[in-house]
Amino acid sequence: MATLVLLRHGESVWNAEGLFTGWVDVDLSAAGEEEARRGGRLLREADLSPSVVHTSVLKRATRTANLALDEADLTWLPVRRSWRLNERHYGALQGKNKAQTREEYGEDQFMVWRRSYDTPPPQIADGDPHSQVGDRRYAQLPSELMPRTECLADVVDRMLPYWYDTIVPDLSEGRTVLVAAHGNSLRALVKHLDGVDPETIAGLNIPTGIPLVYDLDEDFSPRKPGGEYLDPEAAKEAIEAVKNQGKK
Ligand SMILES: O=C(O)[C@@H](CO)OP(=O)(O)O
Repeated sequence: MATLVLLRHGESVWNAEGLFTGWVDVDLSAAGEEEARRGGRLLREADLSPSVVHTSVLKRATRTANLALDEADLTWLPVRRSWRLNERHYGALQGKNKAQTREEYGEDQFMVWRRSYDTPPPQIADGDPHSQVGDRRYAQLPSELMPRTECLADVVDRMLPYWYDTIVPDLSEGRTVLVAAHGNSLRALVKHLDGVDPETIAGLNIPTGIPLVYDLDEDFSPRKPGGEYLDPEAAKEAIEAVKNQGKK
């Protein structure tokens, strides 16, 4: 039996401003830094002591992991990072205001782009100021793997090789593993773990900064579907807030 702890980064500056973010490397807001520290305190209070940490290559996740680990006195832990844990690439919506997009295109189109399983937003142009083409951190990524937009199904496809090849081996021997990532890359992982169907996953939202704990059986399947948030009351409220983004 192993324990998997999923931690969505704390509130980012663009979360606070209501902008689609995706692969844009936006920092945490002051409130997000505090959420990350609180996430670390919750881990400590629950006596959860990970052996290894995985993060995306975006600073809102790497900084959340650092702040949480500092609070839990675990800064010595080994950390691995991968673009495969990055947020969903939001295509041409990156940098756009959610409320304005909803107003301009209507609720249905807005929700298709935001939460449908297999319809990606329009692609971002390579010369767009919010494109990541040419960013040094993706220099090793073969150009055919570099996304210009992604739907959640695309995120599942690029995240799963990392799950199987890197996270699962770390979970063996009953270890505890912390994954600090993003709303949609964690939705992709939860979809896989809980076997959620494409329609149901549209209604699943993950709050910032609250650890979600899965006890896994010998097949790395959850013993309790959906796992458990370390602060279920706060999670409930924060999930509603994520769901309602874009509604002024
Ligand atoms: O903008 C984004 O990258 C994501 C997460 O903040 O937004 P949403 O929850 O709308 O998918």
